[in-house]
Amino acid sequence: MAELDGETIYVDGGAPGDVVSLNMQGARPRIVAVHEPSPHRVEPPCPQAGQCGGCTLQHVSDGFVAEWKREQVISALAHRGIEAEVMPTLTVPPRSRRRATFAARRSNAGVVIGFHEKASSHIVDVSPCLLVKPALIEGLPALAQLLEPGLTRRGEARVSVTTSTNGLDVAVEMPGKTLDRALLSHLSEAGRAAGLARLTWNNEPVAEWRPPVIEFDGLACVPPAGGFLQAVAQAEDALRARVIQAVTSRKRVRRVVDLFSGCGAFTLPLARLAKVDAFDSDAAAIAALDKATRHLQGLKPIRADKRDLFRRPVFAMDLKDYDVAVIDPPRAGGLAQCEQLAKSKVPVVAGVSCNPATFARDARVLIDGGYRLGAVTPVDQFRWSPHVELVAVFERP
Ligand SMILES: C[S@@+](CC[C@H](N)C(=O)[O-])C[C@H]1O[C@@H](n2cnc3c(N)ncnc32)[C@H](O)[C@@H]1O
Repeated sequence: MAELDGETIYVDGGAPGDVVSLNMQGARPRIVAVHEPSPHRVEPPCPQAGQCGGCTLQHVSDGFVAEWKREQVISALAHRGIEAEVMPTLTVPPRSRRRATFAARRSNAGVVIGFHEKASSHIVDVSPCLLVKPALIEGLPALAQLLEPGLTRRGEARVSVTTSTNGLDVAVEMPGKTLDRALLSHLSEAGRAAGLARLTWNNEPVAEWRPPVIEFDGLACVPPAGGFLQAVAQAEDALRARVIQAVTSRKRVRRVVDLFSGCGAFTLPLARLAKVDAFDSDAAAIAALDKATRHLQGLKPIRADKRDLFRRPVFAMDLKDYDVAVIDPPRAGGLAQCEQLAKSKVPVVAGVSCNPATFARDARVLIDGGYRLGAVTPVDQFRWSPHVELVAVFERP
């Protein structure tokens, strides 16, 4: 953010209080010299920070980013006329991201795999990387070899890699390259040699050598290849702890509804405490949750249903038997579902969000429907990026 002739403008790599020279040619202003640095400026901890597009906020202190993210939440709420207690931001540690999507391309020098350079399609090598778990980076050389016969010089592959308890779970999307017999045979051999847990190519299974298990608070689940998973286990733990607390702080909770459940990061642990009905539009996530449920012991009954909650929210009259609702929609928010919750009598709604703007919009609907918003906790799951997640609990007085 910078001030130009009394106007505030946003500049990549700037920090409040910087005195800079800008190049105003091109689509976006660019800093060409920092004359007086902002007090929030720090030396970027990663040597690739100026080049790699994986992080955009390494040039400012962790404390500044945490407070800036908290202010994003406060201002999104204020925009909807909501005043709430917003707690300090919980920031995940470096090297904690368990899932990352890399770009891969064939070049004259072999396969390059990494993150895109800032504002460019050029791919930069990401080792060392302070963002993701070391196992992800350590696996890249073997992945580069494995990918080579499937890559073309023109196209670029998106390679989503997740660390599971049984090794890396890899989903490759390479437009224009189908999984023919020769490629399948190469990938099967190379994937086994690399010790992968699972490999898919353009959503087609290559092989599952070992189930790529993820534990949700100790409860095992095999998420669908490339399906939604909270990017950092510590962030998921923080979000889930608040959701669980919303249940345990009540005297008696018999039934919980988990709206936008994914494959059960909240559903499974909640089922230690109450019967849970889970809804999500992703058939593969619902199938994975269903399968996990059948293998786990000692949980209360779980019902998992595929349902598009934008078009067909769970109606207020069908919410009458629930003591707690959990809602964790995608970035677009869960407006249609919140309109039904606002008309319902569900005593407690635990809301998780990856977008403060749509959270605030939906919170307004719940508050107008009679809910009181408690403290909101921002969670910095995407360290060194502008994204912010949050969790909060609404109660009927
Ligand atoms: C932020 S994720 C949360 C998943 C889960 N609570 C977790 O923490 O792993 C949002 C979920 O919403 C689901 N989703 C997206 N659009 C949907 C829709 N229209 N109806 C129902 N679910 C939807 C996605 O499949 C995804 O699982």
